[in-house]
Amino acid sequence: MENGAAQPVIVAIDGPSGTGKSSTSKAVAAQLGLSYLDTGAQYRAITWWMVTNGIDIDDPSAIAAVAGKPEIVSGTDPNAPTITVDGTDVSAPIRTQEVTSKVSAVSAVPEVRARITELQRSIAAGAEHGIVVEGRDIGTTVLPDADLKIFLTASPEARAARRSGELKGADLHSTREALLKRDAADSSRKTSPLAKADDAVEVDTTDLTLAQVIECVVTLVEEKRAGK
Ligand SMILES: Nc1ncnc2c1ncn2[C@@H]1O[C@H](COP(=O)(O)OP(=O)(O)OP(=O)(O)O)[C@@H](O)[C@H]1O
Ligand SMILES: Nc1ccn([C@@H]2O[C@H](COP(=O)(O)O)[C@@H](O)[C@H]2O)c(=O)n1
Repeated sequence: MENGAAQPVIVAIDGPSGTGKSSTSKAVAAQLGLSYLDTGAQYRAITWWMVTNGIDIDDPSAIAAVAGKPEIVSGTDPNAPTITVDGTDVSAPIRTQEVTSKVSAVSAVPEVRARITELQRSIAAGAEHGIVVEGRDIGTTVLPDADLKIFLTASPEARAARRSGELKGADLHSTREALLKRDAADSSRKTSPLAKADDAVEVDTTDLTLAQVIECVVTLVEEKRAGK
């Protein structure tokens, strides 16, 4: 590239719930001038649409039949990410307990995954300076040729404590059980389960501060860009 401008870099960050994917990905993207895509928000958005339109979440064929209907648009500025469905801002309603409890069932439907995966690939391909894409199957399925793949982990106890803090004193035990239940569903589905890519760098964040995780990932991206 002319004038020493950095090549676009594609970074895939996967891992179970509460490992710090969103916080890390946003900060890394902002620091490095990259776009940011929260793929969990897209699966939450399509789940919100199913719930709002009275689709039976326990019926995969009913979900599959309408998977192509909602128009989901993701804004990829890491400092102000957005998500709309048919023009409606759904950034708040996709975080409700109802959506969280139903998203694994909706995201397991192959027609939903095919639709959302296509959208994710087209967003990544259009990111001029590169992008950090976070989710569950980015390194394995969505962007198998990503320049750098990271798999974040943390103990269930650390993840539950982080989430309980967020939910202002929510019961630690039930938070931990809910996290593990969602991970089990996401890891055991047939199509594109939550998994570490063979060539991903695993970062255990249990005993790291968020700032340390961000620094670690920024360093890995910079090393990759420098060709190390
Ligand atoms: N290393 C860390 N140390 C302490 N707290 C952290 C760390 N990483 C993230 N957190 C906090 O944990 C919570 C969950 O983080 P985040 O939403 O980034 O996780 P996630 O992996 O994207 O979760 P999910 O997949 O459920 O969306 C947030 O409140 C975040 O600030
Ligand atoms: N690549 C992905 C990303 C997410 N999911 C599903 O969405 C749920 C919500 O994700 P959050 O990151 O917002 O917690 C998650 O539990 C998965 O069911 C997915 O399947 N693939």
